[in-house]
Amino acid sequence: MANILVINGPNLNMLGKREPEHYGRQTLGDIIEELENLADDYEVRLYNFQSNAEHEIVERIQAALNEIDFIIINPAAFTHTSVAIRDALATVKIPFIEVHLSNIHKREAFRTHSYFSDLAEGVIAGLGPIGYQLALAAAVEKLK
Ligand SMILES: O=C(O)[C@]1(O)C[C@H](CCCOc2ccccc2)[C@@H](O)[C@H](O)C1
Repeated sequence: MANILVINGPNLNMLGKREPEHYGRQTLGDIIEELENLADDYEVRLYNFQSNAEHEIVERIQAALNEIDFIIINPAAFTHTSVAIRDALATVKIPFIEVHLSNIHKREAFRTHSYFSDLAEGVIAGLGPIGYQLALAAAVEKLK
């Protein structure tokens, strides 16, 4: 059975509480619950990790080596800053899809650059929570 890890970066634990205009009204728990139900349907194991700390995300990615088959990651603000998380993903060589709730290319200029997109299997941005579900469907397809 395939193991898929979902990683969410800083402040995404605040989803549903602030900035609904950018990120909608679903909480991160709501999003993960929907993914877990989908994972059961796809017969894959889903692991969920959220942290506001860069080093914790780096260490979770390192720990995924030899355990995880695919990563779905919303790096949040680290999208635009973190060479450390980029390097961790490049080192473990686990395929991943980058997800953003908002369309980062329709927002402030600093959000248009990602340290991850060129390494990703694909990028989904601007579709809200369904972006995670689409990423899970794509991951399952790629693992067949
Ligand atoms: O659109 C996305 O998913 C982002 O990754 C979200 C990040 C922000 C996550 C913070 O989310 C919050 C949610 C509710 C309240 C405050 C922040 C942002 O820095 C990226 O540019 C795009």
